[in-house]
Formats: sequence, structure tokens, C-alpha cells
Amino acid sequence: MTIKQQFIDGKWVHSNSNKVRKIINPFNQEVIAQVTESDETDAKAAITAARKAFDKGVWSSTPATDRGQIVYKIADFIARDREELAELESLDTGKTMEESRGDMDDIAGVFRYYAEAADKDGGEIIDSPIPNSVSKVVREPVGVCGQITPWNYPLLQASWKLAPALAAGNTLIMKPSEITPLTSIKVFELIEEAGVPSGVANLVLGAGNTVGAEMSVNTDVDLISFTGGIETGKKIMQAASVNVKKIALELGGKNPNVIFADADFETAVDQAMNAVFFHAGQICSAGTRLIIEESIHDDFVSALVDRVKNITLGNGFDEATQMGPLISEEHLNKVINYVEKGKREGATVAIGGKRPEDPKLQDGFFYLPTVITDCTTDMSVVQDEGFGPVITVEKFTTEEEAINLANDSIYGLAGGVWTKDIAKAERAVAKMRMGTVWINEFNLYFPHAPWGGFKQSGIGRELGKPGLDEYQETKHIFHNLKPESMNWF
Ligand SMILES: NC(=O)c1ccc[n+]([C@@H]2O[C@H](COP(=O)([O-])OP(=O)(O)OC[C@H]3O[C@@H](n4cnc5c(N)ncnc54)[C@H](O)[C@@H]3O)[C@@H](O)[C@H]2O)c1
Ligand SMILES: C[N+](C)(C)CC=O
Repeated sequence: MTIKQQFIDGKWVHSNSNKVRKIINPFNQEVIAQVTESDETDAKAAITAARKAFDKGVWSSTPATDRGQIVYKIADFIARDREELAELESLDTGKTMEESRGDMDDIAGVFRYYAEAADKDGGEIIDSPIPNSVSKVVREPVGVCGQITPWNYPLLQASWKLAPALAAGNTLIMKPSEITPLTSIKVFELIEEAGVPSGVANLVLGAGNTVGAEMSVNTDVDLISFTGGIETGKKIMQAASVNVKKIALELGGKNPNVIFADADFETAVDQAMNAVFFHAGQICSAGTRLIIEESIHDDFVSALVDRVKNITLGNGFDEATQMGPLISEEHLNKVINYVEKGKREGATVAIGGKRPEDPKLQDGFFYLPTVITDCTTDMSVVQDEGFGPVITVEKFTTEEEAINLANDSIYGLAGGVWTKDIAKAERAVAKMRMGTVWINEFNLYFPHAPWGGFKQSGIGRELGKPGLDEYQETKHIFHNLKPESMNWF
């Protein structure tokens, strides 16, 4: 098996550590690839390459239209290699091929969106308070950007960082999750093929506490953009303070899905399942907190449990599979402990709550889709991000109570409301403290709409115009056309 390499200063190279990491298929624990394990010295080399490339201006001085065309080529190559990329993503994460193919389409769309945005903002002239002067505002790249991504949506989360950073003229170092690097490696081959100059886009592979920590603390890095867990986010924020780096943090969520009694019952049940069981619940915006109006609570839970019984677990490459495994044994144990703690706190497992017994699933990190009832807002299952196929159910009787429950979280990433009453929906979402709120929808995202969290779900936004702004500095240029002495001193 060939050892996949890191990409530094336009060259595919082995790491200085000479260590190799095995990449595992979570469906059956087979080794699917071997990758070089970068260390701090590799991170430093990649940062130096990105710094030199930025300081030379090779990319930032390329006309924005030309940069956009190169970013467009990356989108085209992703569309061309869609099936290969989707296969790599499913092998690496265990998600179904249908989900991975959808991800690849979204990813190509993100590169296209930022390719088109690249040359659309030529700055602006603003009104000057001084006669005979010109006052203008221009947007410039931030500089060297460190980008650190998680394992659940490996290439999708990478695309939200790579595409705007390149379109805006930055140089960058990307570190994908050490568990799921395969599609990021492949996309760097496409970045090379598209003609991004050497040193502009660099890829390092390896662990967070070595490579990621170096990227966060290194003073040659001007911005760090991170997607991952809240505890890692706090460490990165602290490390980044060393040179007051710009930071963008996309962290976790504990997302409420509020069902009013007047909602379309069948659709709300169906979508409550999609909200949480896609990718086995390993989604930052998963609708893991179901908050149901008391009058329909029992019927809703019973309908949900009936449907959950029929979810087909299996290999993401099997067309019949609806839900794949969790990412790793370590993560499976976290989910098991999370549910057990909920039971000890008095919650009831209505269905699931254990590993499947099917002999065909024993080599994979599977956990049954789980519905937990009798939940109260003080329970850890309701407050902590479980990041598994587990939904908790709470009840409410008034609109105000529903909103209070929905907002009772340290997180504020996303949430949904189901009702046919338009005014009630608008009143509810206006009070929900989250970066994205859906009315009669859940988990939808697209390149034009910003994504990010209120409260401890993060800082900054990805996607849309704000996702490009993150990678730009704003400069005010004031030009006095008729300078005169002030004669003050
Ligand atoms: N808000 C969003 O858009 C969004 C999207 C996807 C995932 N997430 C969150 O990601 C989490 C799951 O991903 P994960 O388990 O990979 O998260 P994680 O925090 O464990 O790891 C994320 C990345 O950070 C790196 N890392 C770990 N320690 C580091 C350190 N000390 N310094 C620098 N980098 C370090 C890892 O190697 C990995 O590349 C969940 O909490 C989920 O909600 C959020
Ligand atoms: C941001 N999203 C929904 C694509 C993946 C979150 O884990």
C-alpha cells in the first residue's frame, strides 16, 4: 500500500517523523490507506512556505478574475471526480454513498460560489468630510491562514475554508482530521492540477495536539479557522492569542427541534428522523433535542419509535443502507457512556440504547438509532453534545415554554420549528438564539447562506458573503488631493 504524502510548497513529501498512520474503515475496521504522519517540524515547513508565498504576493497580486477561474477549475475537477471522491469519503467515514455524493455536489457548489464571488468586490468610494480628497475602502487578503477540520464532514468542512481563502488571495495550510484525511489529500491533487501556484495551498497530515497546536500558536500564521469540538476550540483560541490571530470557530451544537401541535404530523415525524439520524447523528446541527407540545407528545413518540425500528444499518456502499457506523471505537464508547448516564439520571430509552445484535455489524462501530423520553432540561443527555444517533424528547404546553427550553443550552448553532401558524413560527424564530433557524425544515444549508453559531457554538461565519469576509481585511485609504500645512505647532 503506497503511503500518502503531505503537500508542502508545491511538492508531495514524506513527513520528517517518518511515522505512518493507518486509516481505518469504520464499517469493518479494515485498513484502507496509510498516510505519512506530519509533526511540528512539518507544520513549521508548511507555514514557512505559505508565509514566503504570501509575502512574495504570487497569489494576492494575481487578478481576482484569474483567481476565480482557477477556483472554478477546482469545482469542475471535483464534479469530474465526484464518484472517486464520494467513495473515499464513504470508506473513510462510513456514511452512505448517497450522502457522500450529495456532499460532493455541495462541495463543487461552494467552490463555484466563491469562484464567482472572487472579483465582485472592487472596493468602494465613501464620502469624505474633507474637500479635495478621496476616501476609499478596499478588501485585501488576511495573509497566511491555518485551517483545521473535523472528521464528520471531512471535505465539506474543508471546502468552506479552502474556497473563500483562495478566492480572497490568501495562502494557507490545511490540517484535516487525522482520522479522515483521504478526500482532503485528493482535493489537494486537484488544487495542484488547477494551477494554484506553489506554496499557496499546503497540506499537513497528523494529530491535533502536535500539528494543529503548532498552527494555532505559530506567529507566522495570521488567521486560524477551526471546525471541531468546543474544548479544542477553547485551546485554539488561547493559543491564537499569542499574536492576536484572527479566529473563526465553528464548534458544536445541541440543536432543538420544536414541534407544535398544529404541525403537519407525518412530515414532522419524518423530518425529525432525518434531523438526527443522517450520518448516524454525527452532525453539528443534528436536531438532537426534540421539544414536543404535550397534546401530541405520546402520539408523536409512538410514531417516531415505529419508524425508527425500520432504519437499516449497514455498509455505506450497500444501497439498502440508511445509516452507517460511528467513526471510531473511541467515539462509540463516548456515545454508549452518554446514553448510560442519561439512564442513570432518570431518562427512559424508548428504543435503541445499545449496539445492534446483527452478526454482520459486529466489526463496525455501530450503535442503534435511539429515542430517549422522560427528559428534563437539567439532564446531561439534554445538555451535552452526544454526536451519535440519539434523540432526546422534552414536552411543553405554552409557546413561551417551548422557546425557553429551546434556548436552554450553552450552544446556539441551529434549531427548527414545525407549525402551520405563520405568525407563531415567526414569533418563535425571532426569539431563538441560534445562527440558523429553520421553519418547517431541518438541516438545510447552501453556499449563499451564512453558517455559524451564537453563544458557545462559535465565532464568525462560513459560507455566503460573511464566509468571504472572514478571509479579508478591510483597508481605508484616504488621499488628500490638496495637502496644506495645519500650522498647529
Ligand atoms: N459548527 C460546525 O459547522 C461544525 C461542523 C462540523 C463539526 N463540528 C463539530 O466538530 C466536533 C466533531 O469533530 P472532531 O471530533 O473531529 O473535533 P475535534 O475538536 O476533536 O477535532 C477537530 C480537529 O481539531 C484538531 N485538533 C485536536 N486537538 C487540537 C489542538 N490542541 N490544537 C489544534 N487542533 C487540534 C483535530 O486533529 C481535528 O483536525 C463536534 O463537536 C461537532 O459539533 C462543528
Ligand atoms: C455544517 N454541516 C451541517 C455540514 C456539518 C456539521 O457537522
